[in-house]
Amino acid sequence: MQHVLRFLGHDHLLAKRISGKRYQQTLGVHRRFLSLYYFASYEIVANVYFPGALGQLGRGLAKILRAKFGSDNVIMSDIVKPDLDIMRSGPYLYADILDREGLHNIVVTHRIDWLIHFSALLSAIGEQNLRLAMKVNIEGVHNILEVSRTHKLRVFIPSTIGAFGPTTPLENVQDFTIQRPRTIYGVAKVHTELLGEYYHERYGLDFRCLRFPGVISYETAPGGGTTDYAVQIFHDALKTGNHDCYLKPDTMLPMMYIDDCLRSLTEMMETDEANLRQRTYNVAAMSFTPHQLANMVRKFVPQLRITYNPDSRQQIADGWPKMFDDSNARRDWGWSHDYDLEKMCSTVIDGIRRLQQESTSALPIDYDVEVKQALDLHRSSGEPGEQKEIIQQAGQS
Ligand SMILES: NC(=O)C1=CN([C@@H]2O[C@H](COP(=O)(O)OP(=O)(O)OC[C@H]3O[C@@H](n4cnc5c(N)ncnc54)[C@H](O)[C@@H]3O)[C@@H](O)[C@H]2O)C=CC1
Ligand SMILES: CC(=O)[C@H](N)C(=O)O
Repeated sequence: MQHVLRFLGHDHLLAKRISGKRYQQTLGVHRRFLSLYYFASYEIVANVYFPGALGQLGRGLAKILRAKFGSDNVIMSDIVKPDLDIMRSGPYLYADILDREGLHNIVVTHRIDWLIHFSALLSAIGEQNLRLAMKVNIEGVHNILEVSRTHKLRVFIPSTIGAFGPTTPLENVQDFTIQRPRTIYGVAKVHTELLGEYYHERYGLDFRCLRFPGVISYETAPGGGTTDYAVQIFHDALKTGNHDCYLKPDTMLPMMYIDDCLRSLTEMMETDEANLRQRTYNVAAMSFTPHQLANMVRKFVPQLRITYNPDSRQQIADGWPKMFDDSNARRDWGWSHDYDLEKMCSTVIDGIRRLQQESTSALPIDYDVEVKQALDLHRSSGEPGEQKEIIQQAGQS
């Protein structure tokens, strides 16, 4: 049946679960009807590989993809030691994205269809580890694109609000505008967007990319970015009632709750290629300042006090968009966010309280201290051999 559908011009991934009986039923029908028929009747099934799976976004995505495709069809990998829950939840492999042969090996051995590439050094930690950030965020992406081209994968690599810079008109940032970032993280993301689009044009690679805002989660810690305060403030509010913010009170940035972020990813990955008028889209949900966030958190935790001590992350934030225009994503593949500021705050606070009651040790409560220590410790370093230590110190809970 897979061959029949492929012959008829349909994505072979869609064909994987069509039973013999349905094959008989569908053989006689017109091609157009057949397309409608199985789009309505079958779920996409793919073997997915995603490196960088143990960061802030990866664990949640693994849960979603494993629920969709089955645990064994989703291979998580990273360069850090996973906890037991991860080991028990499905396949996990050590894989350094700087090792291209190793990536080929995984893709071939596990018959991978989709590659979702999450490995990165984020904006703040990237500035402190320049050479390493260049390796991981640029050379690593070369490896991912080459492996994806060779094996004809559908590949997703996220971009970010950090792919813009101070010369971008920052108020209502469109998909196509000036991009002159001033961090190595941003430079590498622009490089990723352009190279992925080039591979698409030149080789037909099914490259897909979303520019995410700062992502807010409570079960996983951020890995050393400029937007991390918007996670830490919740833990501080509930633990000590004091948050010391490294950004000024009026620094507005686009943000998104993790469920929306991961849903935008899966929805874009499942979109029929014909609907994608471009390869890189902005996605947006809300924008707020630290002052506005603190006020909303106080609705749920009235005792929160906030002080402001801007550090080097302020300069990065000053060059980033205040608001994203994501109308193309909404038009082309129906993107729509679910969480606004109030819903996000109430969900995060309820979630942390629930975890506290379950007295889990998985809370990333003091991660910001760990990130700061990692930044200090590795300010003048950045050799690849030191990477695992840097990554582990910078937010793995
Ligand atoms: N978290 C956010 O707010 C946003 C994230 N993104 C993008 O989403 C992706 C995932 O982000 P997060 O999960 O937040 O990042 P993270 O920093 O939490 O996790 C990155 C992971 O990459 C792994 N890694 C680093 N070097 C590696 C190597 N050489 N080989 C294999 N793995 C390696 C790390 O161990 C870590 O688990 C990144 O590309 C990031 O740029 C984009 C916009 C916002
Ligand atoms: C917005 C991002 O890409 C990330 N959270 C960072 O702050 O570096």
